[in-house]
Amino acid sequence: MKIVADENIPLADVFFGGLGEVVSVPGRTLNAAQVADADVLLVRSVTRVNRELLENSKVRFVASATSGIDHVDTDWLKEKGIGFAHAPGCNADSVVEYVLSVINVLSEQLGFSLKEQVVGIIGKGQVGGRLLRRLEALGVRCLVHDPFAPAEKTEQQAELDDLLAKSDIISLHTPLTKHGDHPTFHLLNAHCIGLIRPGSILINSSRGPVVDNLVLLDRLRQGDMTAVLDVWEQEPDINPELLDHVAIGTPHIAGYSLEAKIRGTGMIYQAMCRYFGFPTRVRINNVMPIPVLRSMTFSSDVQAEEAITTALRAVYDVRRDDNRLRLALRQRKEAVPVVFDRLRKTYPERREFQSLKVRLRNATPDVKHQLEGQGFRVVSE
Ligand SMILES: NC(=O)c1ccc[n+]([C@@H]2O[C@H](COP(=O)([O-])OP(=O)(O)OC[C@H]3O[C@@H](n4cnc5c(N)ncnc54)[C@H](O)[C@@H]3O)[C@@H](O)[C@H]2O)c1
Ligand SMILES: O=C(O)[C@H](O)[C@H](O)COP(=O)(O)O
Repeated sequence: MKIVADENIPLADVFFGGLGEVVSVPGRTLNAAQVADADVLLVRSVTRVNRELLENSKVRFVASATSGIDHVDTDWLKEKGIGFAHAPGCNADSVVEYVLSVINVLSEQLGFSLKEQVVGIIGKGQVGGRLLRRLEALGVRCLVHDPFAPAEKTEQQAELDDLLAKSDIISLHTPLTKHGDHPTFHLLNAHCIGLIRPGSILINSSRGPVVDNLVLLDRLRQGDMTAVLDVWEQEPDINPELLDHVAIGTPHIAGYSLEAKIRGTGMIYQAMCRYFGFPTRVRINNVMPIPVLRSMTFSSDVQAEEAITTALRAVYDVRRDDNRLRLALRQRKEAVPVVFDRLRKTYPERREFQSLKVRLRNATPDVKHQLEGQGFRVVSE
């Protein structure tokens, strides 16, 4: 069996090597000739999977090691009887931790207390739902807008216009869709961006085109709101002027924790084994590397907020990713798309909060409870 795989799928050989010959290719430029004699195609979000790519191939199964599937023409695959799988939720904790790091950094830079903010979550799926739970564990008031997955608590439920007008922090977690009852392409258009209150923060880690980037840039030029973008229109050729106007800008890496990427590979491996009726021999937990930072100890007088900030920043600080992007673009040695893709390809190892064991010496049960609510593994000593 010939398996053509995006070179940015980590551990592809470890998972798929026992199932066939694995051929690694750059996903962004993958073309029909490269998949013509493949049986299986494994992609990430940068490969457009459609008739043009596959109509003359013998590919029987396609999998994307991603949550989003807007790059895949699933209707065409279905029509042709080609199997398809993706990895829902593989990187949800990674994106949640990206957003929590953003909020943590901005609360210090802009001088606000998170507990006094209203956070509006648009899209309550794997990412939005988990973000909601972590924020609730911190005692933060949240509003939720999702026409397909209403909030469990009526007081959280909000129409889009209301959420935009009432939230101090707005975080987008919808897929990119162009059809159906509630398409999200330019969901945040001129009308919606106009509803965002002066002083509010908009975070987009969903897909670039969910926000009309030119309208956003116009609003940011007025200097009365803050935006954070991990995803951009026209990736990888992002607009440098927009980067200059956002408080934090990163190259579509919110979901790039090592756990998320390996989970993504493992999930599509399991799906392929199910599809072809193969036994699964490789286990995700058995191939997950041990983190460099394994534990951290706090003494008895630590307060929950201080412990969470210290642990959170030790595991992930979004400013490092923002710096890498700005520095690389400032050097002007490479074109914008080259920088964007290079930073993604050479992304340094980043771990999730659950990789850190927090040791608490005589701390109160509240500190333990709050750290656990943010996903850290806590041991009381
Ligand atoms: N930046 C990154 O690295 C990264 C990582 C993971 C996912 N993503 C993006 O984030 C998206 C969400 O991820 P997920 O894992 O939570 O997906 P998901 O499918 O679990 O959740 C998406 C949610 O959005 C809701 N939704 C759909 N249309 C909506 C609309 N018009 N208004 C409000 N809500 C709407 C759905 O009902 C669903 O609950 C993915 O589709 C992907 O595009 C980005
Ligand atoms: O939808 C997702 O899961 C992520 O946005 C996506 O996977 C980002 O990484 P990429 O596939 O482009 O490497």
